[in-house]
Order: sequence, then structure tokens, then C-alpha cells
Amino acid sequence: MRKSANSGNLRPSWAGVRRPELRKKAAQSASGISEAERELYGGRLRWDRSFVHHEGALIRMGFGQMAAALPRMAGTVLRTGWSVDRRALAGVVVAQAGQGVTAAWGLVAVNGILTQLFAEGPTADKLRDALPALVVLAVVSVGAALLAAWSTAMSGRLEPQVERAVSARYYEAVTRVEVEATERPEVQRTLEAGKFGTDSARNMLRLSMGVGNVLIGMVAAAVVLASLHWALLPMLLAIALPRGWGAVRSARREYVSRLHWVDHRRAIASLLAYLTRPHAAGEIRAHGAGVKLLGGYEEMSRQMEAEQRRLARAQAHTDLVAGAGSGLASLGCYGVLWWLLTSGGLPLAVGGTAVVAIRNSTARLTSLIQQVNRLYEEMLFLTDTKNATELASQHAIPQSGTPLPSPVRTVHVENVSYTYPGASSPSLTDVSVSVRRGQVTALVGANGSGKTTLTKILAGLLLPTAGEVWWEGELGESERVAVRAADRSEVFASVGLLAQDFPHWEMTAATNVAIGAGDRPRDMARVEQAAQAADIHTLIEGLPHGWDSICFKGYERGIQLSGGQWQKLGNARSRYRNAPFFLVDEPTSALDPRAEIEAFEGLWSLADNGHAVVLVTHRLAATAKADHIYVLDQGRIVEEGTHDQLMSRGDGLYREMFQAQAAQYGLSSPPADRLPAQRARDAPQHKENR
Ligand SMILES: Nc1ncnc2c1ncn2[C@@H]1O[C@H](COP(=O)(O)OP(=O)(O)OP(=O)(O)O)[C@@H](O)[C@H]1O
Repeated sequence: MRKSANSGNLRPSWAGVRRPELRKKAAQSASGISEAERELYGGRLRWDRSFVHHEGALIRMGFGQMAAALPRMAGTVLRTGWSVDRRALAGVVVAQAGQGVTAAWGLVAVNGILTQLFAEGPTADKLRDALPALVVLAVVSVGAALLAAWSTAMSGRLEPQVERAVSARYYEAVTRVEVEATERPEVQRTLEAGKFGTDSARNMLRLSMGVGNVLIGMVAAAVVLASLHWALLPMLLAIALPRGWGAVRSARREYVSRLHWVDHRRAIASLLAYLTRPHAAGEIRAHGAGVKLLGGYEEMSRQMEAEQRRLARAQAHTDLVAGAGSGLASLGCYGVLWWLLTSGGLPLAVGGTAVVAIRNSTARLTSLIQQVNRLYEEMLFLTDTKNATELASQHAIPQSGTPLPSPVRTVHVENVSYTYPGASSPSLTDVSVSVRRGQVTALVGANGSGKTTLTKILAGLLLPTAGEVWWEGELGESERVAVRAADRSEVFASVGLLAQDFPHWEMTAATNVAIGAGDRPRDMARVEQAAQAADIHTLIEGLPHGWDSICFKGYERGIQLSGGQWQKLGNARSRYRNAPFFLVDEPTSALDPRAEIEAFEGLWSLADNGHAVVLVTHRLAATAKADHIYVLDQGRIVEEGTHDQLMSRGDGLYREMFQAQAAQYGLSSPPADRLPAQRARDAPQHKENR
């Protein structure tokens, strides 16, 4: 009964998805904007700006340019192959060249056999005379089979290595790009486009080898043909050209389409991914979000299908034109052969060999066309990866710079403004703050006032649009380095970040802590210490697989952590990093009251131990004991001071926010048990942590 009730509930939604009007609507909107795009993404999902850029690249890549670019790109891939596994590459090249040579010998042997068979004399004698050529043909066939097997084995070894090398180069470059650059749409898209070409290197290698093999075979056939009669060679080229034209045209069309629809494809993939992600499971069922997503998927997929149909029609048309051109050329070729035979310019036996050579070459040509077609397409994608890798290097965080003072005592943000790329107004304007070791500095303010942006500036992740950030040593101004000139790896080594939306790595609990210092080997004793400080140790140790539990339910040792438990794990991660400057953005938003108090006390004890703690929080009860509080409003610092100083300002924003929170408890000030424990204000007899 229950089942039928459920299916009864679902039926109208599914029926909605499959409505004929929807189908019609989707088909109609194939070239325009679908309802789903409009509703879920607010408009058209096509890659316009980059599309123009790429189309420009394509226009430059005409037939001639392609002929020049192909060997160049194939050369790049071969060089990569050479750098990763010389023996395998040499093996593949030798095997492929060998197959070409065997093909030529095969043709020569066929010519020998035919010449003997068409000669004057008794059949038994002719067969006996043809025997050596027959033996050569048999040996050549066995040789070709052995070489093909060898080539397969070597390619199988080489291809994954080439793919890994190109992917590693690309991803390594991408992870070094300045955060600001990744915010620029044109950079973002070029980097995104680069993803599609990482497996193209592998495909290109295979295809280049295949093309090389066929080409050698064809050159061999051409040499044999030309030696039979010069007129046969241009005819062979005439057969090849129309098909080559068709292949390039189809490949370009396919590539342009793939680029143009890249955002659309990505959106479809994300719609489907949501349907199976555990965190969306509740809303998908209870809120009917699944119906909306499936409807969107169906409609947007139909647009893709319409595009596929368009491509198929266009390709069929191109194939027809190319086939007709090639057919006419073949006809001409056989016409010339006919004329040569009838006019006595060519003996009959040689004519037979010519027919075999032409048929062989045409079969090879078909394979060549298919492979060049794919090679060309792969080349375009690999070019994207190459461009993305180059662009990433241009925007890379500098690998060197002025060393920071040792130890750093204070970070001064001086008159800093920052505007995100593409934003119409600055997120920070003329902001000055100082963050000192041994102190808790609080950043407070309304949503969107610029707190997170300021922590990114402090962390050296964003460089100011105007103003400067100084990393200052014990001697003050005489010992300071501007972040722009600093060795950024030292800046990053000095900060520990706990972002609001810190990553939940779908890996073991131990990794989720130890990844806080991903550039160092894991130290389990310190992982446990950090977990103890963040109050998550007992929970993890009590799990059946302990620290090896995977923090994602889908795996065999998978577990599901609650929001607060995740936050504790995040706190443990930043603890494990143990950097002198801790930047924590809403570190307690998911914690229960007791855990929250403990977390804040932990931060205060970090300051007592000589760390600088920058605390971004809306929990003003916690900021009351901060050493210094900055209040942000619309990207500006509007107030600063201690809690008491700020509360004494009658019309102050801080006082207003604080009292609003206190009023929720029916108090004029927040409850005492929610305040972090009092600590000595002049504590800085701290330990050094650098
Ligand atoms: N990557 C970005 N690109 C463009 N604008 C951004 C970006 N990140 C933030 N902003 C804008 O900058 C402003 C400040 O954002 P920020 O995240 O720093 O605020 P916040 O004070 O941390 O807010 P909250 O309290 O809600 O976390 C906001 O107007 C926001 O829309």
C-alpha cells in the first residue's frame, strides 16, 4: 500500500518531466535558451567570450596552418613521451616504421607475383617462378603481425605516462595561480578549458603513431605506384584531398560545438551530481528539489541532443561532398589506368599491381582520414591545455622574493583597498589594521562588510589593489617586508587558515587533520594532540576504524560527521598547522554552547602562547575579551578599540550590534558563561612559534 502511495505521489512529478509540451518546448528552444536554463541559471549557458577567442584561434587554424600545427603538436607529445619513457617510445616508433616498410615490401612482392603470373609460358612454370615472391609476402605478413603486437605493448606502457606527465604539468601550474587571477572570468575559463585536453596527449600519441604507420604505408604505396607510372601518383593525391578537407571540417565543427556548449555540459553534470550527493538528499526528497533537477536535466539534455543532431546532419553533408569528390577522383584514376593499359603505356601485370596499390591506399586513406580527424580534434584540445598551462605560469605566484623577518611580530595592513575582478565596487576601502603576535584581534561587522576579504589579504592570498601589507619583525619599521615583494611561500608558511567554508576532504580523519600541513610528512602524535585540543579526539578514536575512517559515507570505512564535528575537525586542522598567525573565520558557527566556549578558550590560549589570532565572528560575546576589535561596515573600518572602548561610544555600531545580541537573551549584556575566560591583558611573555 505504502509503495503505491509513494509512486502515486511521484507520478505527477515524473509525468511533469515527460510532458509532451515540455519536449516540444525543449526542442523549440534548442538553439535558444531553455526554460530550465532560465529558471535554474538565470539565462543562457553558452560560452560566448571565450568562444569568440577560440573561434579566432580556429580561424587562424585553417587547412594550411593545421598541416603545419599538427606535426608541431605531435612533436610536443613525442618529446613528452621521450622524457617519460625513452625505451617505450623508441619501441613504438621502430615498430610503426617497421610496419610501413613491411607494407611496401608486401606491395613489391605482390607486383613480383603478378608479373610472374601474367608472363608468357606454362602455368606450372609461372607458379614456380612466383614462389620466392610468395615466400617474401608470407614473411612480410608475419613480420607485420609481430611488429603490430610489439607496438601495442609499447604504446600501452607509454600512453598513460604521457597523460600523467601532461596532466601533472597542467594541474601543478593551475594550483600555483594567484587567487585573484582565478577570479577573472577569462582566466577561469581558459584554465577550465585546459582540463579537456589532459587525456588528449595520450590520444594524440596513439593517433600520431597510427597516422605515422598509415603514412609510411601510403608513402611506400606511392613510391611503388610512381615507379609503375608517374601519372598514378597525382591521382592518388586527388583521391585523398577531398576526404582530408572533409575530416578537418568535421573536426573543427565538433570542437567549436564542444567549446560553445561547455558551460551547458558542466551544468548538466552538476545537476546529476546533486542527485546522488548525500548532503542534498534531504532537500531532494522533502522539498521536491529532485523533481526540479530532473526536469532541468531532461530539458537541457534535449538541447544537447538537438545540437548532436545538428552536428550529425552537418557531418553527413560534409561526408557526402567529400565522398563525391573522392569518388570522382577515383574514377579519374581508374580512367587514367584504363587509358594507359589500352594505349600500351602499361603492361597488364603492372596494371594489376596498380589496382592493388590503389585499393590498398584507398583503404589506408580512409583509416588515415579518420585518425587525422581525431588527431586534429585532440590537437585543438591539447592546445587548450598548453595555453592554460602557459597562462597559469604567467599568473603564477612568484616562487621567490624577500625573506620575511624572523620572527615576524606584527602584520600591518595600511590603507588597503581591494576590488574583486569584475566587481563594480571595492570590497575593502582604505582599510588599516594591525595584527600582533600574542593578541586576539577580532573582525566584526555585518554580512558582506569585508571581513573574509580582509583575512584573505592578511593571509597573502589576495594582494591589495591599493595600499600595502607589511610583515614586520621585532625592530619595527626598520625590519619589515611588503607582501608584494615578500617570498610568498614564507607568508603562507606563517599563516594557518580556517575558512568559513573550509574543505571537507573525502579522505581519512587523520588526513583531514594532517592536511593542515600538507607540505610536511604526517605526524600522528601531533594529529592526536591537535584533535585533543579541538575536542574531537575521543570521537575519532572511538570509531571502528579510528583515524583511518573515511569522512564520507560512500566508502567502505566511511563515516558521517555532523556539522559541529566537522567544524571541530577543521579546528584540529588549523591547530595542527601551528602557524604563528591564525586566521579563523566563524570557527564556532556549528558548535554547541559548551564546545563553543572551549573553542574560544582554545584560541585565547593560542594567543597566550605567542600566536596572533585573527577572529572573524558574529558571536560578539566572544569578541568582548579580544585585545583589539575592528568593526567593518561596507568595506571600511568604522570603529576600533577594546570592547570597553567600543561600548562606551553611545552611537557606535559595535555597541548597537552587541546590545541587539544581548537583548535576545533578555539581558543588557551577554551571559557571563558564554564569555571566554578572562586572561591577563599584558600576556605577551609568550613562546615563539616560528
Ligand atoms: N570572489 C568574489 N568576487 C566578487 N565579489 C566578492 C567575492 N567574494 C566576496 N565578494 C564581495 O565582497 C564583499 C565582502 O565580502 P566578504 O565575504 O569579505 O564579507 P564578510 O564580511 O566576510 O561577510 P559574511 O559575514 O557574510 O561572511 C561582499 O559584497 C561580497 O559580495
